[in-house]
Amino acid sequence: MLNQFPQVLTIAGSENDGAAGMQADLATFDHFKVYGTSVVTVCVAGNSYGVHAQQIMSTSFIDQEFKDLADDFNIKASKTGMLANASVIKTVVKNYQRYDFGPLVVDPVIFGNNPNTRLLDPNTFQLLKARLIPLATVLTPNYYEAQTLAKMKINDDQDMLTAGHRLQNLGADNVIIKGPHHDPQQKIVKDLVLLSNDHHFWLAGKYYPTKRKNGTGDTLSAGICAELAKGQSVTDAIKNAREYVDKAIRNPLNVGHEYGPINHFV
Ligand SMILES: Nc1ncnc2c1ncn2[C@@H]1O[C@H](COP(=O)(O)OP(=O)(O)OP(=O)(O)O)[C@@H](O)[C@H]1O
Ligand SMILES: Cc1ncc(CO)c(N)n1
Repeated sequence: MLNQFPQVLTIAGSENDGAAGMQADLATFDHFKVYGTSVVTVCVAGNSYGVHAQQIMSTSFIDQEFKDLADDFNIKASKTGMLANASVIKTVVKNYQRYDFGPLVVDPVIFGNNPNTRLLDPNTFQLLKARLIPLATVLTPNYYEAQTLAKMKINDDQDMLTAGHRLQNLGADNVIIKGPHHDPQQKIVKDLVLLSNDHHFWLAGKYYPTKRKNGTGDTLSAGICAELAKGQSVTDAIKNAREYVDKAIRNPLNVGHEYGPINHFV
């Protein structure tokens, strides 16, 4: 029947090298066999060496993208990625509240995988915290974003739990804090999941010492979004998405010279 196939939405930045952002989200949606639609917030020009320019969409264009999808599709779950600045955040919040686009996975993109790449105007953390995070069914900060948003250093497991609770206190129902992976000697990467029912668990995966991991966070949050759209529980959605990221890092794709992509074809 028309409009019954699971449809999802990524509200994100286009990254023209194909590794991260909206391009990674859409490749992930294909893998999980959901139909991917998109609201482009910003176009980024770059490659595996770094980001070199960006062009932010106008708020009226973003409004039109939302309206056109609402007029025609049956969106079951959504995710946000790079939002770039305050007016984009405000516009996205306004539109998400206007339409019924299902549960929201918020990937609070502040830094790229190359830690020198800033993807959000530093003056907008407050807005992200006050307006977008309270809408999150699942919030997926990486280790650095969690520290910035929770306003604390994370040195051990207990700190990570404290930070996770602070992020839930900002209004996110469920939180996954992605563990650090900057030590070439480490054997595992340990993510923390805090659920809305006050339970928590750790997801420990093998650590792969590779530079080819651009787009891991986008892929994880897109995978969670896809699985939620198909009716999976938050716990299963997170576990299935994490398993896909593991496979996609483990089977490298020989594309790009520096911070290359993961392999969405696995
Ligand atoms: N080198 C690695 N080896 C194994 N797992 C990794 C590695 N790097 C990241 N991960 C896993 O990938 C997922 C995404 O985490 P990550 O911290 O890379 O997100 P991110 O910084 O938001 O990514 P990006 O900005 O590139 O999209 C997490 O589950 C994390 O544990
Ligand atoms: C456009 C865009 N969104 C998100 C990320 C985070 O991986 C990125 N590098 N680029």
